[in-house]
Amino acid sequence: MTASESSESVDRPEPDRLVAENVVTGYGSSEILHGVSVRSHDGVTCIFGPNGSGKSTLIKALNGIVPIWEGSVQYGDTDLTEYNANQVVESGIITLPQDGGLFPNLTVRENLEMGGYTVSDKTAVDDRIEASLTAFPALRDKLQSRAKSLSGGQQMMLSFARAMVSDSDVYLLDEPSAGLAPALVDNVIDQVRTLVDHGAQIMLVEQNVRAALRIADHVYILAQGEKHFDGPPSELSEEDELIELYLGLG
Ligand SMILES: Nc1ncnc2c1ncn2[C@@H]1O[C@H](COP(=O)(O)OP(=O)(O)OP(=O)(O)O)[C@@H](O)[C@H]1O
Repeated sequence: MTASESSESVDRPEPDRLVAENVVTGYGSSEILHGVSVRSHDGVTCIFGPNGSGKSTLIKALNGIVPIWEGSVQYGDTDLTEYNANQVVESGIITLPQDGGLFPNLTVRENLEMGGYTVSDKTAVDDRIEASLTAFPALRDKLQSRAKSLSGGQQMMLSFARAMVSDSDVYLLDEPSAGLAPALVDNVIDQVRTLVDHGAQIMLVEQNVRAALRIADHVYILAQGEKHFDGPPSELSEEDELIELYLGLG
């Protein structure tokens, strides 16, 4: 066997995908998603759409916060359809809370350690903390500082670094840049990119469509609880009507 044949035969396995098929869900008697199918792609999968179109509800269906009425959610070989939020986390799907979800009175290091709480191997957690500090080096000098003493931008960085400690393959982000100053929006986008560079698949709900499109590998557009676009950003740029109607970029 030649060297090139052998390198072809040891291709890395396909990463597991988070796959939602025909998901119907809502709140009480009000149906919000009417059969939505999405999946995590390599890199960043953006979910766009107008206010109230069901983007957050979709994230909540994927992470087990709202029950799925019909349809299914699968992660690799694991059927998550009936899973609650804890079980989804344990199966390796991490949601970054919009407010960062930090423990303000714990130190930066302790917050990072919390990222590995589902991992019993302490050495593995230490290795991951080290890797997250390499990815977000500004945190290294702050390890003993309390999270609440960090600037807004540093706190956001810490929540991304902590997510990285969990070493998950799929991260769900619901408007991570909401309420941030424009300069920090770019930071968030850079930090999403950092997670991707470490092999993660990201599903990102983002109102800052222009900023998110810079890192999008796949785009879904939701409107009134239904999927109106499913494709790469290059195809989206040809959809003038969708862009004007739903994304305000016209
Ligand atoms: N906890 C809830 N109880 C009842 N209805 C809800 C609840 N959360 C959201 N809704 C309704 O579900 C619909 C979709 O809301 P959702 O937050 O999923 O949309 P969105 O696309 O994320 O909107 P936005 O961009 O404004 O965050 C809206 O009509 C909203 O009022």
